[in-house]
Amino acid sequence: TGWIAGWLSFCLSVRLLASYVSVTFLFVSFMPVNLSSHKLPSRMNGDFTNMAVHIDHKVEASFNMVNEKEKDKNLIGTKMATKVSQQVSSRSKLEALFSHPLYNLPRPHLLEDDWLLKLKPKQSDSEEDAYDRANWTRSAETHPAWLRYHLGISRWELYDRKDPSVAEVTQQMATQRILSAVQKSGGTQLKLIMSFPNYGQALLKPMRQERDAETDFNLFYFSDFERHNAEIAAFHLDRVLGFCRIPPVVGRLINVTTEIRAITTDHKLSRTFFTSPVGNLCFHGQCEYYCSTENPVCGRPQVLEVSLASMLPDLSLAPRRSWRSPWRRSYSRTKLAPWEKNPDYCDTVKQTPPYSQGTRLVDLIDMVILDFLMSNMDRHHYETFEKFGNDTFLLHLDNGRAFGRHSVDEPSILVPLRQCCRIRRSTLMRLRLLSLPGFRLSDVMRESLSQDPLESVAPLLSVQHLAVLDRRLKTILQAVHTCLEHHDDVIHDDLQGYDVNLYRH
Ligand SMILES: Nc1ncnc2c1ncn2[C@@H]1O[C@H](COP(=O)(O)OP(=O)(O)OP(=O)(O)O)[C@@H](O)[C@H]1O
Ligand SMILES: [Mn+2]
Repeated sequence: TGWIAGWLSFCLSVRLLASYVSVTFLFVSFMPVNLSSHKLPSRMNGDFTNMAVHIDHKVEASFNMVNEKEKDKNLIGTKMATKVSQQVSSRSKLEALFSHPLYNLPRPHLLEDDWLLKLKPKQSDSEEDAYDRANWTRSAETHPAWLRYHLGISRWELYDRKDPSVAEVTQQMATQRILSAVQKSGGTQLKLIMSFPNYGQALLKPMRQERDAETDFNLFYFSDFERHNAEIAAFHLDRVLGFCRIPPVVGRLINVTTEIRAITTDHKLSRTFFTSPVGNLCFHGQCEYYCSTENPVCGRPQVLEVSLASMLPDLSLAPRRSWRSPWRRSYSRTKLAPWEKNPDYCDTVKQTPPYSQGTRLVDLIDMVILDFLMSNMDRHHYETFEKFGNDTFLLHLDNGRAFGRHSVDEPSILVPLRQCCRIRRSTLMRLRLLSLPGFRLSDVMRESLSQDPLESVAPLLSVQHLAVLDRRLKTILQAVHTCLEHHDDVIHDDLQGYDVNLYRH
């Protein structure tokens, strides 16, 4: 495999060289123009650098009081809890959450093979002549933010919440000039790949329906439109849960004329533009579902809300493996899936590689928890980076069908947790933390989403969608509780060897 590694490093070097040269050129030739009218708050994602590893005493007090309250629901308990939550609410709940020890667990020691991309080729004497002696480093001055984010991808997480380059990637996607827009093939619904002057790229999903439109109850989950706000909210939720397995996503208002139609080189896309009867500029692209004149994507009259997801490293550099979920739905109007017919389905899964070893099963349960909270029924596959084999985190890509309904919860999404009765200790403890008034999931989500530029247009999640998060979290904790009553191997103890008292709440 030596030559493969060499070849990959070579490819990366060539691409680096190309982007470095072009970046320098572009910065000199024309200053990047900021077309977005939305100012991003300076406090963007991930700049919570204070790694407080002590438990805040005020917050600890609130834990005790809440526990009291849970035991005997008397009036005094309620009053005390209210008082404490008033005290706590004066500071940022999100900040408090991210400074909690459970969100600052010691990172596993990473060896060279635990990084997705390697920068510098091992140079033999003969190879050395083929290169300019450019000195590539991880430093901020020489690499664009997207490249630093790619270089930070490891075996266990897609990004480090505290890595400033992740915040920078988000900021840049929201503001940088768009150089090109082409359709992305693969998948079923319309998506565009947008390119930026520093060679960064983003996957665009457009707003297709009113933000608060609930999914039609007569539609099957596989027929639902994708939602741009779901992609954005999913990124925030995944991060708030402490997973860091969704590529950074940000919202943006774009101009359909100047930022898509005028610059696209994609003729298949160009041909689908038209002006609607009320004078809005619309297009539909070409794809399997909803790419027709009857289902147009329209600006108002040119302005369109979109989500932009940072692109993962190119498949030629970092190939991925796609895994069919064992709890995949049947994607049929009539057939049942195997897990729907057999209550002991998980016993088989537990004995089947890769679920029989390592962390794969609890990783899948983490994903199920994320999906139940946002009611995503469309997780038919998940992906991993091939390089890391079976011992790695799961990418939570494609969240466009989440946050479709708030009036009901979808119990079938939680079936893997109920059937398997397994969960990571750190996940369970973070969920419990998020159920406390001082860190309430709906509150930290509201606060996290407020960092997105589209919040200034309208809340990315309506009050109802935020409120159901707390209800669904309760349901998850109850399911785990039921498991604990009937099984003794529920907890996958990933906190072994740590001082658990530090993490208790
Ligand atoms: N941020 C990303 N960077 C690189 N590739 C991505 C990213 N997000 C998604 N992809 C790839 O693009 C493919 C299609 O994306 P996505 O699943 O979001 O579209 P879709 O139209 O909803 O697909 P489907 O209909 O199959 O669910 C994914 O399978 C994934 O491999
Ligand atoms: Mn999809």
